[in-house]
Amino acid sequence: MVETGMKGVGGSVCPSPVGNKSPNSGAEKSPEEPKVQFKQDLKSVLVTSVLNLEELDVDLYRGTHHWVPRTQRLFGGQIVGQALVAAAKSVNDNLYAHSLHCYFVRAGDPKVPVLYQVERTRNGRSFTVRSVKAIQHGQPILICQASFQMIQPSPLEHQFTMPVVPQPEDLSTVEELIRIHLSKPDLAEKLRQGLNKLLANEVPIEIKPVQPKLFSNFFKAVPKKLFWVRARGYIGEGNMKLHCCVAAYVSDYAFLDTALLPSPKYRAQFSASLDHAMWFHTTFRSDEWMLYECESPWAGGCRGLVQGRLWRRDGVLAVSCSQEGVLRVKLSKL
Ligand SMILES: CC(C)(COP(=O)(O)OP(=O)(O)OC[C@H]1O[C@@H](n2cnc3c(N)ncnc32)[C@H](O)[C@@H]1OP(=O)(O)O)[C@@H](O)C(=O)NCCC(=O)NCCSC(=O)CCCC(=O)O
Repeated sequence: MVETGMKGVGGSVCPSPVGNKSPNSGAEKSPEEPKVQFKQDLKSVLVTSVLNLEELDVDLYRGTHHWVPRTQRLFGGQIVGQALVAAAKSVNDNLYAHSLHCYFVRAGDPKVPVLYQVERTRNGRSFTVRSVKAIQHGQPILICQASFQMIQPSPLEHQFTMPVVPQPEDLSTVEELIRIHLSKPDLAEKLRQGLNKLLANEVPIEIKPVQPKLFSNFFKAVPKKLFWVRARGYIGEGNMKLHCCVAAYVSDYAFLDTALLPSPKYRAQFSASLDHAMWFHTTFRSDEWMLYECESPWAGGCRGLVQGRLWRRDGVLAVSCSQEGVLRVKLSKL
């Protein structure tokens, strides 16, 4: 369960540059450590811009965009994160977000802002429920229910054990891995262009793959992947409401393609998340490395199911996530 004590919140791990067809890279590190692209002392853009909603009226907010995927439909994590910001603004300081359930019902249009309309569904004694509609062009693009609870200690406690993996300091970021590829003289031109486009992507999330088989979708793999993830920039301690909203943003990134891992001969022609659910178990910092353990127990009927766990570095299970997405695939040419 996550504190909401902030009234004014204001495949592969990396998407493939040319669909899902791409050559293998190893886990090798650059001989000379590349410089980190974003300064860590800068305030996270997620805080200063994306999740900083404008209040238009009581329970009505407007959100703007930062990073827009190549598909030119709004990033689902952004809409979920903003919806949670809007919901959390309408609950008391002693209440903590513990879960949310969303449906993405229409593609988000990056050309216009998104309105968030909050309905105060119920204020209970322990639990409080909010319903949020994200609207563009007069129609819902997302419907979200979020539930909040006051702190209620319980003797009933357990969690799975965090997988044992290398620490983030011993791994390379996606950008570093891409630069290693770009330094190869025999790299195909189309791939070089795709990699450069990926580098230009200003995603406000930093990722370090645990098994950096970047662009290696030739090989059938189990539908599981692990990567360290954190919001770019500094957010700081204490504002759990904000960390929760940032985690909502982060959790939708590089999640659904886990369902493509066992079928390397196909690449996604059309993919989009249909729904997204999250459960917040305890406090965490979204600007500190967390291990994202993703797996896909099932795919079929042009859909894939993915489940994820965000672990704190100290082995505490902080967040669980679940998502189903539409996956319309075609045979890869490579
Ligand atoms: C899910 C849908 C598309 C469902 O609507 P629908 O009218 O039932 O759509 P649909 O019939 O499934 O068509 C969708 C699309 O799939 C195409 N299609 C249909 N059949 C085939 C086929 N056999 N082969 C190839 N393509 C096919 C259709 O032409 C549609 O394309 P279009 O949307 O018109 O460009 C809709 O509700 C929607 O757009 N919802 C919003 C989904 C969304 O935007 N989610 C969040 C963004 S995805 C995300 O954030 C993940 C990011 C991952 C990351 O970057 O890591």
